[in-house]
Amino acid sequence: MTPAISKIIFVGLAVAWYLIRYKYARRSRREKVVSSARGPLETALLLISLSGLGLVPLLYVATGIPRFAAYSFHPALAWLGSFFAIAALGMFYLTHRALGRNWSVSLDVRENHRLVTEGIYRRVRHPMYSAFWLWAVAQALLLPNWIAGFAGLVGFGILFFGRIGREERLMLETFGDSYRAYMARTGRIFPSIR
Ligand SMILES: C[S@@+](CC[C@H](N)C(=O)[O-])C[C@H]1O[C@@H](n2cnc3c(N)ncnc32)[C@H](O)[C@@H]1O
Repeated sequence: MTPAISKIIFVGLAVAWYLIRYKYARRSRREKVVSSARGPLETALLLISLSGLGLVPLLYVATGIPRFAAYSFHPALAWLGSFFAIAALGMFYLTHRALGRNWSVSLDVRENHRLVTEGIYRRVRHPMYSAFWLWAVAQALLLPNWIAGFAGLVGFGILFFGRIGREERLMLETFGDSYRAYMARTGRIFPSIR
């Protein structure tokens, strides 16, 4: 493993990540939204997350900027990062497949929205966010730069903590006791950690 291979792995898997999302984003445009918790806060959170997980690391891969934040490359960390990134991508795919037409990039409830509680959603109620956390850790391990590497954890962390309470409230308003019972038997992003 070399720094160049580590960057190629990061970009290749990021493209795969984008392609998975693109397919479901196109499909979801056809599904009517009946209620939503979108607003300026959601837009700001999405932009912050996109910067940390996308723009900052891609600028680094393309140009080496910010150079002052570089540190020495460790092949073992990059191997671990590749493993985490592949696991994150697999989880990301499974969550999109399970949510199907119920998926949306933000906080929307669709017409005939179904509460998904099986498959990868059986023991964890936010496995897509688990995949994002895993991906953000992979980014930190693959890119030897304090800013570009850790921007994903910071950017996604801000989105996660700024959104999760509102998303669960929206689900409770929509599904009531079914979601309450689902919350009682699942962990947020890790089984058995509520
Ligand atoms: C970006 S997706 C993230 C889904 C989930 N938080 C996760 O991490 O796997 C957000 C949308 O998914 C929907 N959603 C969240 N949990 C759901 C579930 N268990 N079943 C169906 N839709 C869900 C919400 O309506 C929200 O608009």
